[in-house]
Amino acid sequence: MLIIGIAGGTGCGKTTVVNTILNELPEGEVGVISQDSYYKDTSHLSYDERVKINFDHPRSIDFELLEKHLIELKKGNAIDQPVYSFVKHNRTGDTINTIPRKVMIVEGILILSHAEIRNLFDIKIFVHADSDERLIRRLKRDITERGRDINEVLTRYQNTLKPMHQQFIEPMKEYADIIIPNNKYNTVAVDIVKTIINERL
Ligand SMILES: Nc1ncnc2c1ncn2[C@@H]1O[C@H](COP(=O)(O)OP(=O)(O)O)[C@@H](O)[C@H]1O
Ligand SMILES: Nc1ccn([C@@H]2O[C@H](COP(=O)(O)O)[C@@H](O)[C@H]2O)c(=O)n1
Repeated sequence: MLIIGIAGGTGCGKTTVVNTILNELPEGEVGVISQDSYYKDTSHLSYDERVKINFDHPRSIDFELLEKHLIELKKGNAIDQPVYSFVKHNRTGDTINTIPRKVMIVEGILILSHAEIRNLFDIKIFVHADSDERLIRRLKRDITERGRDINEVLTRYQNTLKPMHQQFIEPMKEYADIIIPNNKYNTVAVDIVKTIINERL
């Protein structure tokens, strides 16, 4: 199994890059694990308490479960990936049965910040987009897809997202094998990643 980690700040285009790769490769050969599925279970908190969580700090992620799942997949076993709701700020209680594939892509803002998980990746990719570009994309996406308003996005950006990005995400470029500049759609870089995956397949 080839495991590819794709990191980068919110709105840099990780999900879009992954979907582009998936759309053009043989169905069923590549699997995806999203770090978002591994936000800690916060069912013991009220909605008002959950809203205040710093979702850009590594402690908000259940890295132990993510590591356990990646090790199981490497062993050839299926895992139950939790489903996360950005509207409820919590896991939904559902899971997606995820079977091991020849190539597994793990994507998320903080996946390179955790040494044990980083060491499981055969290829580490960092997707870069400038912070103003990422904020514009995040505003549009979170308002249309994640049930937020302009005030929520901007307040979270100023209070937690920006400082956490500078502390925990941007420095992870150091560990990347490939950095994809993604201020514009970067079809050349995505084609290169697809070629690497195709060779493995
Ligand atoms: N290169 C790009 N140029 C313009 N918009 C983009 C680009 N990549 C992604 N987007 C858009 O930006 C938003 C965030 O992209 P997404 O892939 O969800 O980012 P991430 O997974 O890194 O948070 C989406 O609405 C997506 O359509
Ligand atoms: N309940 C939550 C959980 C996370 N976030 C934000 O999601 C971002 C990471 O996801 P991307 O798809 O943008 O990479 C992260 O910046 C968190 O602030 C949230 O808003 N609500």
